[in-house]
Amino acid sequence: MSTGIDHIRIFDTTLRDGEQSPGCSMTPQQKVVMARALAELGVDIIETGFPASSQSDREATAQIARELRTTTLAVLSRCLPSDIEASARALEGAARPRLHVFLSTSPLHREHKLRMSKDEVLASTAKHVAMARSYIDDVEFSTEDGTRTEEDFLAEVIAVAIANGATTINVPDTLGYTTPDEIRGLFQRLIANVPGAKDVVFSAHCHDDLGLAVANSLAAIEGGARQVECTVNGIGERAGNAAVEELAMALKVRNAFYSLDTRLDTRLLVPTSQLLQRLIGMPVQRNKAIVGENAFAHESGIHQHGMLRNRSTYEIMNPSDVGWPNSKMVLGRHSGRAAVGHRLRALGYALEDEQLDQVFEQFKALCEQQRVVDDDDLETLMTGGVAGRGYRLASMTVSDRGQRASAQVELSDPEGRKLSESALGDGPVDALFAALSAATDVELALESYQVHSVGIGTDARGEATLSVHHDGIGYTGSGTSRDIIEASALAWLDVANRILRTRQPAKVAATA
Ligand SMILES: CC(=O)SCCNC(=O)CCNC(=O)[C@H](O)C(C)(C)COP(=O)(O)OP(=O)(O)OC[C@H]1O[C@@H](n2cnc3c(N)ncnc32)[C@H](O)[C@@H]1OP(=O)(O)O
Ligand SMILES: CC(C)C(=O)C(=O)O
Ligand SMILES: [Mg+2]
Repeated sequence: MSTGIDHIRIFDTTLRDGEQSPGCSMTPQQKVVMARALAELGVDIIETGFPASSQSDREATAQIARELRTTTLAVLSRCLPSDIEASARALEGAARPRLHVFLSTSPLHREHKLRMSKDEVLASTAKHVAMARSYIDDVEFSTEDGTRTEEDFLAEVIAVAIANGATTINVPDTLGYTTPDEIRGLFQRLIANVPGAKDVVFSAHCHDDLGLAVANSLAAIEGGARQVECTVNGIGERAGNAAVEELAMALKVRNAFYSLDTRLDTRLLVPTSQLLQRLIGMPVQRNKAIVGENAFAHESGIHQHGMLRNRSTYEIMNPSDVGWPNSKMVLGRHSGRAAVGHRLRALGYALEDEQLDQVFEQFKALCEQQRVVDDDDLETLMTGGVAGRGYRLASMTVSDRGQRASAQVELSDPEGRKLSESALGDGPVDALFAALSAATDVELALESYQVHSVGIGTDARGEATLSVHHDGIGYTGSGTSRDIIEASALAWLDVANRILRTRQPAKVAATA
């Protein structure tokens, strides 16, 4: 251990390394909103940007500095006097400022990027760390590409940085190249052998090129790092940085092993992740650890059965500890009787085994037609309605050549009768939905409409998902086709059929 620090410091670089990744840049206003959320989450240090690089970063840093008075604010500078001066100016109003200075140390970077000798790197480190320290007492020095640097030279550079006033030493795995065993050993040896190492905080900054950023950060902690640099949702250069939500929960869930925790209010992890997703318009994948939509969702019958007996059979965390309201039991093709029966009981239907077997068979048949079976579908099964039957698309023609787009649809209604309608609209999808509405007599006020591709190559298909509110109830429907306009029509009809099914009169009373 490098110091007597009793917790792992979270250095959040969402607003610097995170926003460096393509498509993730933020305006100063967006950075201020995000910085407030990070402070509330409880991160120790927020890196707000790279002031020498842009007016936006200078403005964001100054605004955040005016507002956040208890969180340390760091900004990045190259080993250039003009960068350090720009950073010091941007932090002028900050209550707890930190200057973060970096220089590459690896042979590749020295030779090809910086065109500097080892001696020049050592001299530049000494000069610029001392200069930073003349402005501000809290100085972090990073050895860019540290994990691909000759270890004896890395130790020499770090010793020079410490001797010239650095208070935090960050050893980045800039290319996401190292492995847990390697980085653990590296930190152990540096902290044990570099003069002055025990008086500073060692920090790890791991990238995810091999998907090891979090594992490597944890290994660095085992090796003595007491600060880890990470980002919300793991955004950052290329494959990203270590994800703060994953690191924080690994330390919390496996606290008996690490004996060190962060000071984060982990209940804010999901809201903070969702805020960033909205701000930069980049959703996380559903299966993303901690913050993905499926992180606490279960569809498999065997897992659902276990969960119903004891949640810990298939969950190692409590969803509310990270900010989800609860675990989700999704009923679909992989679900079994235990989960279907449980959901039906919650809806007021207590079934004998034989009755459940019967409904379960219908449920499985319905799952062949739709991915997810919701409460309305179960109600329909229980009331004798034919779930899954409804309006079906027979054919459609959409044209976008004139001033307004036009669409013609042919459907079969729930009784199998053919009908056809056409309509105009502001675009092909608008015209299509208007024609479907005319044919079914259902008006849908769309809340969201998303199309994405599923599968690859010649098998790729478009999946459309629609969400609407109708008579105070929320409905979601989806459709898949090789043609995204057709997928949109199928999604629209999926929602319309769900609404129409809820209008069917109940034929069977609840047996509960
Ligand atoms: C690992 C990291 O994440 S490092 C941070 C990376 N972040 C960014 O690059 C985002 C912000 N960057 C920018 O806006 C621009 O790159 C600027 C404004 C900083 C510099 O722009 P330019 O002056 O046009 O330089 P350019 O980006 O083309 O090249 C980088 C220069 O910095 C030098 N450099 C790189 N790292 C360092 C360093 N730590 N210390 C000193 N010089 C450095 C390079 O050698 C190169 O110098 P040269 O122009 O004399 O050849
Ligand atoms: C600037 C440094 C800390 C960095 O982002 C890296 O090396 O990845
Ligand atoms: Mg980085």
